[in-house]
Amino acid sequence: MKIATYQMDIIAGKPAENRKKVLDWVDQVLKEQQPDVLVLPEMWTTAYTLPILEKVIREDEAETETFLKELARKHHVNIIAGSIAVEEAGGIFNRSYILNRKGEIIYTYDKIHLVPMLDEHLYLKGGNNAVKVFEFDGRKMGVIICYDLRFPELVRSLALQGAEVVFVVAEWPLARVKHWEILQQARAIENQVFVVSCNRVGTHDGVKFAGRSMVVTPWGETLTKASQVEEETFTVDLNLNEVTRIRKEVPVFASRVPKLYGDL
Ligand SMILES: NC(=O)CCC(=O)C(=O)O
Repeated sequence: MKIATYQMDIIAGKPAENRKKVLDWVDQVLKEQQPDVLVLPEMWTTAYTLPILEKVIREDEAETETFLKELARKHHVNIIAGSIAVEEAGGIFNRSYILNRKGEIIYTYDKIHLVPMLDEHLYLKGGNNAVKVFEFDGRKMGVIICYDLRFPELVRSLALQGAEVVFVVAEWPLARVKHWEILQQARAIENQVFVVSCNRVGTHDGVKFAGRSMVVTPWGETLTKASQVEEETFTVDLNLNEVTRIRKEVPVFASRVPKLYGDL
């Protein structure tokens, strides 16, 4: 499965300009290769413009959903559409959209864990639905958003549901880049899944973002690690059969004793 990731800088509060950036990126990528999956970062239409988010997304309405559907259908490609701020009764959710090659939204995930360090609870609502796997071309995968990476239960749940790849879409700050890299390796090794991340670069409101989008194998090896400061694209071809091979070699799932894990 060929996966193309766009580690982009995001223009704050300008959804139309960010859609144009993504369009140009897709044109460029597709000139050179035919990926099966495209991946974008967290809040890629608006960035973390939390205090004015409501106004920005109201003005933009449903433009991004239509844009993504057309993109997937036109290029016959699956999309992990990072995440987008969406207003619904009750507040604004940080929502990841997953589209198949026909341009159908096959899954959405609302970021469950709000980030105290960014005061997210003042502006956003945490998701209320359990994480679920979805399928691209018959293979099971999952998606989580940024701070969710710190909660091992989430990726374990996806792995137990059969996920072979877990995508992490993010706006992870440079101040905690070590955590970002190590946690991706940990989630990959402990769950024997591929972890594919897409972080942003650039600065917003004085916060510098880490970049360092990665692909980690179920053995914990880093296949690709993007730069810290530059916009970057990488394409990797994953051999998903590695998951089964590694789970046979180190049969962690067969060794689990959940009845002794308390409330987990
Ligand atoms: N956007 C985020 O979720 C940032 C998470 C973060 O800063 C951290 O976990 O550290």
